[in-house]
Amino acid sequence: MSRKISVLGSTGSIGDSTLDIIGRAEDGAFDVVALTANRNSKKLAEQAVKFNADFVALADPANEGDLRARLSGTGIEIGIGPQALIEAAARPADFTMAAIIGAAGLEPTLAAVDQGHHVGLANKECLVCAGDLFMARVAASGAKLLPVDSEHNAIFQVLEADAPKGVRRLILTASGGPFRETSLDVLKTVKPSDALAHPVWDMGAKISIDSATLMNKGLELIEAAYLFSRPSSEVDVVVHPQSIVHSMVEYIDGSVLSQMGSPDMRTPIAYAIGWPARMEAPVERLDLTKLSGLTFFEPDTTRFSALRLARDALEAGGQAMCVLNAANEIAVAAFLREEIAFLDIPRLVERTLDSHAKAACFTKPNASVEAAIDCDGAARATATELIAGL
Ligand SMILES: NC(=O)C1=CN([C@@H]2O[C@H](COP(=O)(O)OP(=O)(O)OC[C@H]3O[C@@H](n4cnc5c(N)ncnc54)[C@H](OP(=O)(O)O)[C@@H]3O)[C@@H](O)[C@H]2O)C=CC1
Ligand SMILES: CC(=O)[C@@H](O)[C@H](O)COP(=O)(O)O
Ligand SMILES: [Mn+2]
Repeated sequence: MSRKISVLGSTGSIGDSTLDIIGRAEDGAFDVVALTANRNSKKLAEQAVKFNADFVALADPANEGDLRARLSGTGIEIGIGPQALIEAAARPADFTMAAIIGAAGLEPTLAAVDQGHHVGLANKECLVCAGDLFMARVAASGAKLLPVDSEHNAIFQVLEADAPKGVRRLILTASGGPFRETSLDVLKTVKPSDALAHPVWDMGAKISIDSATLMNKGLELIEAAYLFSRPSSEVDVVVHPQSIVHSMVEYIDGSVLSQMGSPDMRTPIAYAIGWPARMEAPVERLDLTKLSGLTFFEPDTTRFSALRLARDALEAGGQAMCVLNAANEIAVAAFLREEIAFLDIPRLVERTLDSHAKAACFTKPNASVEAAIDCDGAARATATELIAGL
């Protein structure tokens, strides 16, 4: 029988890899229910036709006419605007890939969670901006959350193989990004094209910049704390430039278990889609004899202060993480437009956090989606004002 599958953010990097896996499965194995995008109507329409989707949703109405023209006569239903993405996510499906970038993914992902789907979670920002309420909704609906982020998928695989008894700490690996060995002086002048050149992974622009600042690892620290119910003190980060060991779990007896593989997101994606079975993924097989070496280093939080800011926000709790995420999204977008310098990204995040730190709600969790959206909006406004004042 076909499995019904929806892909939120189908036109992005994770969306592409997800459809690649689905496209290689045997005929009739999957039935594509819904696909969503923000503006890329051309790619969305091509995917919808190729995979014979029932429904497509485009968040930004600017390209509505183009989408309708491309899908005219196909019978594929079309929805426009943010509400249409929620409708796409809420349609009956066995599996939903949550691969929208940023806090914009929160409401659609929650809509899939509320339906009790198996949800492949790539969109880490959901957990960063509203982790308490997100995990409460997962528990209430009985949805099965399957981490797709490579590090969290690795930890999930380890914990599945060996039930979570005697865990001492989780160890997230970080590639170190394109600037792992770049001095602070040079970091002052790096351009978006330098920062987008990730040494290992081919990803969307926002997460590539996050990897360059190490904010990605900060967001992942928070993601791990929520996914695996661990305090900050039990989640560590180690720099591992080869990105072969995708993360590790240390146990009280000194054992350290890891998941390894070639750095290709189609492995964790196939794991999530196939769970609890395993699926074929067309990735390069790991040949340990051909590796030049696996190395591990302490992260440098002087050059990469974003990691420290994220840990502080996790320890502060509540809305601090939502503020961190929103300010980072604004700062990354401004850097990509070349309006601010690379080192202004963590600087702006820190100033936004400082400016919100005195609010009574700063350390209280977002009690509702509306509260999360308000908090996210307020932090975006602060970060935008701070950019104007630079
Ligand atoms: N890429 C990777 O290898 C990895 C990604 N992740 C996480 O997965 C998520 C997706 O990343 P990635 O695929 O790289 O991102 P991309 O930028 O490549 O794709 C983002 C997707 O989200 C859509 N989108 C963008 N903005 C909005 C919006 N405001 N409302 C609705 N949809 C929107 C885009 O549509 P459009 O094309 O129209 O702009 C696109 O489909 C992120 O949370 C990232 O952190 C985690 C691990 C690895
Ligand atoms: C592939 C993946 O999971 C990314 O989140 C990756 O971790 C980014 O690389 P960094 O380790 O450089 O952040
Ligand atoms: Mn990751």
